[in-house]
Amino acid sequence: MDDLEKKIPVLCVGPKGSGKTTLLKKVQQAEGIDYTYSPVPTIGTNIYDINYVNKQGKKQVLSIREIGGEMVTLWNNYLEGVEKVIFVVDTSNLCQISAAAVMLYTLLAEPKLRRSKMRNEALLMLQYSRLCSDLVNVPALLEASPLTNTGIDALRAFLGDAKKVDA
Ligand SMILES: Nc1nc2c(ncn2[C@@H]2O[C@H](COP(=O)(O)OP(=O)(O)OP(=O)(O)O)[C@@H](O)[C@H]2O)c(=O)[nH]1
Ligand SMILES: [Mg+2]
Repeated sequence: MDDLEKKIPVLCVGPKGSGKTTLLKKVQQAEGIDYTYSPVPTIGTNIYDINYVNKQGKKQVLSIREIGGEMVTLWNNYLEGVEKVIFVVDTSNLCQISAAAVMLYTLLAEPKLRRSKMRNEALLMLQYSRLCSDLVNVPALLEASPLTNTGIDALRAFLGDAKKVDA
C-alpha cells in the first residue's frame, strides 16, 4: 500500500459528555469550535481522518474512531488493530472521575491493547507512578481544551509520532 494511503488506527474513548467530539474536531482543525459550539451526543461511532507528516517526513492519515459514551459496553468490538488510544476525561466534572477510573482500568487491562500507546488525563488521579512501573507502554498525560486551544498542538504532536511501540 502507498504510504499516502496508510491509515493509522486510533481509538478515542471516555465517559459521555467528556468532550471527545469537541476535542477531535479541534484537532481536525474544523471551523467554529468555540464557546458557541454545541455538539450532540455521539450515537454509535464517528471517524475523524487527520492528515499529518510523521517524523520520517512521510504523509500519513490518522483514522481516529470516537466511540460515544453511551456505547461503553461495546468498546471491546473496536479494539482490534488499534495503535493509539486517547482517553478523554472532563477533569472539571468530579462526579465523573470515579466512573472514568473504572473505565480506564478496564481498558488498560484489555489484552488487545497491550501494544497500543495511550494518552489520558485521568491517570494523574490514579497512582500514575505506580501504573508506569506496571505497564509496558507508559501512558502520556495531556491537559487540553478545544475551546481555549490549550494542549491541542501537543496532542497533534503526540498523534503525529506514528511509530508503533513493540511489546
Ligand atoms: N468548558 C468547556 N466545555 C467543553 C470543552 N470541551 C467540550 N466541552 C463541552 O462539553 C460538552 C460535551 O462535549 P462532547 O464533545 O459532545 O462530548 P463527548 O465526549 O463527545 O460526548 P458523547 O459523544 O456523548 O460521549 C459540550 O457541551 C461541549 O461544548 C472544554 O474544553 N471546555
Ligand atoms: Mg461525542
